[in-house]
Amino acid sequence: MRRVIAQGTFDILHPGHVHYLSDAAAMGDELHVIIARGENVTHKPSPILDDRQRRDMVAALDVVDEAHLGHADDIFVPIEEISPDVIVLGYDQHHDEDGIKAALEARDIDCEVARATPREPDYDDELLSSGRIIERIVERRC
Ligand SMILES: Cc1cc2nc3c(=O)[nH]c(=O)nc-3n(C[C@H](O)[C@H](O)[C@H](O)COP(=O)(O)O)c2cc1C
Ligand SMILES: Nc1ncnc2c1ncn2[C@@H]1O[C@H](COP(=O)(O)OP(=O)(O)OP(=O)(O)O)[C@@H](O)[C@H]1O
Repeated sequence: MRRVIAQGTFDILHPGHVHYLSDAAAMGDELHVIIARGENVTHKPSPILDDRQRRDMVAALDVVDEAHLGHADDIFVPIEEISPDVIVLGYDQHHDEDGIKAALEARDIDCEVARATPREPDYDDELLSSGRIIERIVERRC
């Protein structure tokens, strides 16, 4: 049984998220997804949706076995609990693969780190970004 971890904010789901999670699921047998706590999302505007709502929507996807709320202070706590064989980073996530590998080794966690592939829009107006969907809502409804 090869356990895989994917993670992210997942504020307002779109086909790019489904692609990332399907890619991650294909790298093993059981996909666990860690949902970033809103308070820890500091590299872009805070998510619109509550932590629990984002977790529940990700959990409802067929490719996902379990969705977990992330830890507030230490990202390695859920990883130790899940004990994955591979952590799959998103194609555009800023995390440094070597830095994560070193931190895993320092904690005696034996786990690979891989990267998912990107998905391009299938048609001109397909929105593959939660931020772009929110901008569209503001443009059209405000
Ligand atoms: C291996 C790994 C584990 C993570 N675990 C947590 C966590 O437990 N709690 C949390 O708030 N964020 C955690 N994060 C951070 C977020 O999931 C995410 O990487 C960050 O907010 C960027 O999200 P985005 O790709 O949706 O912009 C983790 C990140 C990585 C790479
Ligand atoms: N088009 C896409 N193709 C592949 N992966 C994607 C795509 N869009 C998002 N992802 C992945 O989904 C995960 C969660 O993404 P995130 O929640 O940051 O969504 P986002 O739509 O990119 O957000 P924002 O628009 O606010 O930057 C990340 O690992 C990201 O790489």
